[in-house]
Amino acid sequence: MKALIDVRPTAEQLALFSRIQPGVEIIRGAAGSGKTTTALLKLRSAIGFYLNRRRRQSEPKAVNVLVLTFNKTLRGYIKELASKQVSQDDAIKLEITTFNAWSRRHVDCSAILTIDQTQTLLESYSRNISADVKFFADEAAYVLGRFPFGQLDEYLSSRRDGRGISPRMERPSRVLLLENVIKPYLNYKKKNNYMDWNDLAIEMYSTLYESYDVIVVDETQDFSANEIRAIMKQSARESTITFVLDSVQKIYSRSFSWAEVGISIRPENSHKLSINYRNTKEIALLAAALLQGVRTDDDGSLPDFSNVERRGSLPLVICGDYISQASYCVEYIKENINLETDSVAFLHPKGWFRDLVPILGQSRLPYKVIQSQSEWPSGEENIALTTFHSAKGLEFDHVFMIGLDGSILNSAKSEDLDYEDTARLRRLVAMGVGRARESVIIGFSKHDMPSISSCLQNVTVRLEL
Ligand SMILES: Nc1ncnc2c1ncn2[C@@H]1O[C@H](COP(=O)(O)OP(=O)(O)OP(=O)(O)O)[C@@H](O)[C@H]1O
Repeated sequence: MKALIDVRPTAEQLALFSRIQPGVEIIRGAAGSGKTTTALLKLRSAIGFYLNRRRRQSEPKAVNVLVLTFNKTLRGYIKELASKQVSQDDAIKLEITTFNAWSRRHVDCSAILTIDQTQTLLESYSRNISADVKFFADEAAYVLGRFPFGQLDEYLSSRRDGRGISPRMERPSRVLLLENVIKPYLNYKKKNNYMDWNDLAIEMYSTLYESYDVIVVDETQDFSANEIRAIMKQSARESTITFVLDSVQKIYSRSFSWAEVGISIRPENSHKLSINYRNTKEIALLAAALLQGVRTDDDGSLPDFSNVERRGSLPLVICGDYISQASYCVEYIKENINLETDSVAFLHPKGWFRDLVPILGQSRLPYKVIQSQSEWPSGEENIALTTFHSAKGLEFDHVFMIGLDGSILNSAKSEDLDYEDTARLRRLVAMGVGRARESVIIGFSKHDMPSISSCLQNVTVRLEL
């Protein structure tokens, strides 16, 4: 399957890797602004810098390099790209992995709770204290990810940045959360001998396992504070660490601030890429419409369509039953897309493709399900089927998001969604839209319109099937 193309770096990108210096650097920018591309170009320069240094050492050690991604699918994609940047060399020890796989290589654990299992447990404990179960469960996940081991009580008096406005977490609510959600969850884990993602991070933060010279972390916006601390702990004294992020594309509720993890942001070590190279103007306009009114911070960049030069067709919204949507897309592929050169992704919020697969099969269109796959497909198939979450950081020529019915997209009725739910949903769909280079099709049932449908007017063409 096709991955990213080779590019000639622009001046703003070149500036980020032409002179390598040890220390932390942050690369920010909107979707498609070349953050991953630039970070991988920097990876090559940084490895060159440490190889040079190695030549001057009397007992040279291999240059130890770590590239971390958030999910397995992105790991496969980045590995494919990095293989073009980094040559095979015994003097380079290169590890490209997810945080989870990386920490499990070092930490001895038999039973581990996934993020989703943790969320379900936190939601069940939150039911005892509030009707706003999701808000409290999200806050608990944030607290667990933010504070180092044994310091959870600091939450009661610490400043809380980066959360929505309602409901505010005053001290009495924090005590409730700590006593009735977080501590019972910790006890449950202990009693059943479980570890969770945060225990892995804490373990990696407390023990020195590695000493990396070069570290690149992609999609950093979805890492927790403890995970960032763990990564910093495993860096050599004079290492080069690059964090790549765009908080507008954040899809999980956990988050961190640079101050919380002890990293100071200065103009010399933080950069924002400004030009969107991936999307056409029409696709960038749709992404921007979805994100209108969504609050952002310094680490986030709303899509800027003003500096996008490439023009294309208006994104298409198709309304009808799922089989009609799927059949329409398949006919569209057959008539308009050259699968020898172009890639296509079908994205679904829950990864449901049961009804699509036979339609692709009847048309003899080869496809690959790529969610949770840690290797990028090496075959000729240029149609990928995957969840929204697994599509983060990837790129395709054509993106089809069908079956986006309101009941599938929203966990609650539209009128019950609060600001955070709505913003998360809009960020998720905009992130999916932003994967596309050439065309986008969105599809949902006429009888179950998603809450995002109001954002689609004027920036899409609508077709009733
Ligand atoms: N200097 C450049 N000239 C032309 N194309 C470029 C340049 N830099 C990056 N690109 C292209 O822009 C697209 C987006 O790049 P990349 O995936 O690195 O962006 P990103 O900022 O990491 O995106 P996202 O946050 O959405 O994952 C890719 O197709 C890449 O090849």
